[in-house]
Amino acid sequence: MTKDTHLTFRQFMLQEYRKHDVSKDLIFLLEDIATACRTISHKIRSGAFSGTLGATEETNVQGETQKQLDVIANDQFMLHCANCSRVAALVSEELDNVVWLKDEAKAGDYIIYFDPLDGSSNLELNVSVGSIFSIVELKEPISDLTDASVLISGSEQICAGYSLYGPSTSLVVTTGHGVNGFTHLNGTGEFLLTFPDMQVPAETSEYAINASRQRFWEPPVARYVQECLAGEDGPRGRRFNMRWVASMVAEVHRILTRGGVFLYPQDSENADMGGRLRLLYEANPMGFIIEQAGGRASTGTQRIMNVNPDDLHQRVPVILGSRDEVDLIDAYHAEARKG
Ligand SMILES: O=P(O)(O)OC[C@H]1O[C@](O)(COP(=O)(O)O)[C@@H](O)[C@@H]1O
Ligand SMILES: [Mg+2]
Ligand SMILES: [Mg+2]
Repeated sequence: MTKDTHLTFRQFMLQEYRKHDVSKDLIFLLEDIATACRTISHKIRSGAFSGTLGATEETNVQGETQKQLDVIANDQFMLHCANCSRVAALVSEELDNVVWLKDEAKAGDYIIYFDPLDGSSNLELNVSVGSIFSIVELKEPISDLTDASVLISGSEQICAGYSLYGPSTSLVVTTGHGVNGFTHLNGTGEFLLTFPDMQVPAETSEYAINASRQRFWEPPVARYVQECLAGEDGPRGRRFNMRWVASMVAEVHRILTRGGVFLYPQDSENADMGGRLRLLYEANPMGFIIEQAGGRASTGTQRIMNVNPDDLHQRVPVILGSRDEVDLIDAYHAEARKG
């Protein structure tokens, strides 16, 4: 296929509208999110000139120092998501509370959850970062517009996606009918369909974990990694490769491209917080994408998308990627529980 025959994001989404009855409002919203991502990509690429790669003097609700680009990316999501009249509320990693855009939320309205800039510790290093988003459609109206009313399980997502700001800018989206990847074409500014129907292979010989936390790992995770490290002579009977980018978006993109498993498990140090990654705007959308591509996403004890949220910025353990590896790690957790 030549460059000229790639479908544009809009052409592809209109096909989805015809094939799967994807709502036109959702398509318009996704086009606005694509605009936010295009703008964020540009602001990151010009960050060294504008002096915006570094930190602000602020911390976010998680107690993490905000980078200037965390704030800039958050502003872009807020600005562009507010265009769609069906969006009732916005939930961001960078904001303490829900931002309500309406006085009342009707059935059919959307709640958008986003991590405007993921992996922002990599910014000064010129290593890939990304944005993650998740969209839930309300089944019932909400009369009481509080933070608690957007604590909805990931199984209610109608759409999730991410943009990866790497050597090129990608936009990867699911509306529950498989996963499709688009690449930003410099010049026209279009996102073009370059990776249709992305699939996570069931088998892999590559894993990703922050190994500096080894001394905190729980037995099932320690066992899994030890068996991978043992190579041909160990119980797995083959060599495993390891990667750690420290940008979840880049790890998930690698897994969608060539398979693999990503672990940010609960360990003895993060157990009090429930894990490291955030449920509503990191784990749920990535879980939905990975499942739609044929992979699995688990906490080690349950499907991520079945976790009932009890806090806006709740953290969960995350194990996702190639089906057979996630199943094996789940089995090790089940064995450890039996004792
Ligand atoms: O510092 P660590 O342990 O390598 O953690 C890396 C993880 O933290 C994150 O960067 C968290 O995301 P934010 O940059 O949005 O806070 C993930 O993308 C990544 O998986
Ligand atoms: Mg993040
Ligand atoms: Mg972030």
